[in-house]
Amino acid sequence: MFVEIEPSRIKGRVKAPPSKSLGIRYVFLSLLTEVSLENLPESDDVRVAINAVKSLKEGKDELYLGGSATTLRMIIPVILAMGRRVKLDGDDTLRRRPLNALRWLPGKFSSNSLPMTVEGSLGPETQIEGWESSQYISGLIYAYCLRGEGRIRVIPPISSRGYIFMTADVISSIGGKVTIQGEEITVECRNLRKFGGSVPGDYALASFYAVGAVLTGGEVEITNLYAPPSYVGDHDVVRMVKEAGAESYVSENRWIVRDTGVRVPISVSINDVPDLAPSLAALMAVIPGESRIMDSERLRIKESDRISTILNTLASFGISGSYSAGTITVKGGEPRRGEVECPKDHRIAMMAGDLALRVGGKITSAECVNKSNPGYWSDLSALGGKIRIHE
Ligand SMILES: O=C(O)C1=C[C@@H](OP(=O)(O)O)[C@@H](O)[C@H](O)C1
Ligand SMILES: C=C(OP(=O)(O)O)C(=O)O
Repeated sequence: MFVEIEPSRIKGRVKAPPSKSLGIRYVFLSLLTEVSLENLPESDDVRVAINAVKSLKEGKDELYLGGSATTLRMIIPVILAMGRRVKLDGDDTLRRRPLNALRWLPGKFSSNSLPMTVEGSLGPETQIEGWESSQYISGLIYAYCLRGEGRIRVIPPISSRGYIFMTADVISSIGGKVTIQGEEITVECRNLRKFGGSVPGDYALASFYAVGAVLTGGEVEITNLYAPPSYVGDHDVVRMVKEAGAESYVSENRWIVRDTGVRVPISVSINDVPDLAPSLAALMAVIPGESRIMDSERLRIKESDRISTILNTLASFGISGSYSAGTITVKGGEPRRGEVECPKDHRIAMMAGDLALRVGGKITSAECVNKSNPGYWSDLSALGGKIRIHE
C-alpha cells in the first residue's frame, strides 16, 4: 500500500484514535478481574495483546507478540508470577529490540532477545533498572497485583515515568493500591472490582493531527481525549505545541489547535515521552532556527532506530538535522516534496504524512500505521488532506 499526498490544509474535527497504552492495559486487566470494554483500538498491537492474554489464560505455552514491546515487556513478569514456562516470539522489529533488563528478573531466559523461552517465579520483591524501558515495571505492577502484593525497587535513571503512573492509575481503577514513593513501588491487590469502560484517545497519536494542522496553516479539534493528569506524559504535547507558537489547549477533553503563523524554536526532553519525538520533529521542520529533542538516545531501541529514521525522513523533505550526545537538533526551514518508505515504524510514516501534507509527498509501505492507528490516512483525508490511497 502507498499514499500520495498533495499540499493540503487540515481543518475540522476528528475523534482521537483510542490510546494504545490504555487499550493494552485494559486488556491486561482481564488477567485480574472481569472486564468489559468499548472503543478498543482495532490496531495490530492491541490485537496482539488480546491474543496473548487470552492464550495465557487458556494455558498455552507459545505466544506471538507481533511488534508490540509493551505487550512483550509487560507479559514477561506476569508469566513469572504465574510460575509458567512460555515461548515468546514476535516480528522482525520486535526481534531486534533489546531486553537487557531481563537480567534483573528472577527467571530463566533462553536469550535476551526474541525468540526466547521464559520460565521461573517471582519473589516478594524485585529490583530492576529503570533506564531501558518502563514497560517491565508496568508488567511487574500487574504481576504483583496478580499475586496479591509485592514491592518493586526501580534503579535510577528512570525513563518514561508517566507510563508507570498510568499503570498505577489503571490498577487503582479496579481497587488495587499502588504506592509510588521515589524509587520504591508497593502493590496491594485485594477484593478487586470488575472493570467496564471505553478507551479514551491517545495524545501521542493525536499529535500527528495537531502538527498536520500547524504545518498546513489549518486548525483542528481533536475529541475523546482524557483530562491531562498531573504527572508527566504524552498529554504534555499540548503545551509543547503551544510553546512552538500555535494556539493549543484542552477544553472538556477536546484538544484545540490552530496555526498562528508564529514559529518559536523549542527544546524538549523526551526521556518521559519518547513517542512524541516523530511528531515534534515534523513540527520543528518548519520552525526557522534550531530546535532540539533531548534525552533521545533510547529512540534507537524503538520499532526502528528512530534517531536515524527521524533524521532520514527530515532529509527526504529537504530539512537538515543532526544528532550528538543524546540530542537531535533540527534546523527548521521550508521543506520540499519528499518520498519515504515506511521503515517498519508506524510513527515515522505518520511523521512523513504530516510533512507531505505541507509540501506533497509519497509514503510507501504505508500500511505500517496499522500498528497503532489504522485510521490515520482516512482521518487525514476527512480533515481535508488531499490523499490518494493505493491499496
Ligand atoms: O507502557 C507503554 O504503554 C509504553 C511505554 C513506552 O515505552 P518505554 O517505556 O520503553 O519508553 C512507549 O514508547 C510505548 O509506545 C508505550
Ligand atoms: C515504541 C512503541 O511501542 P512499543 O514499545 O509498545 O512497541 C511506539 O508505539 O512507538
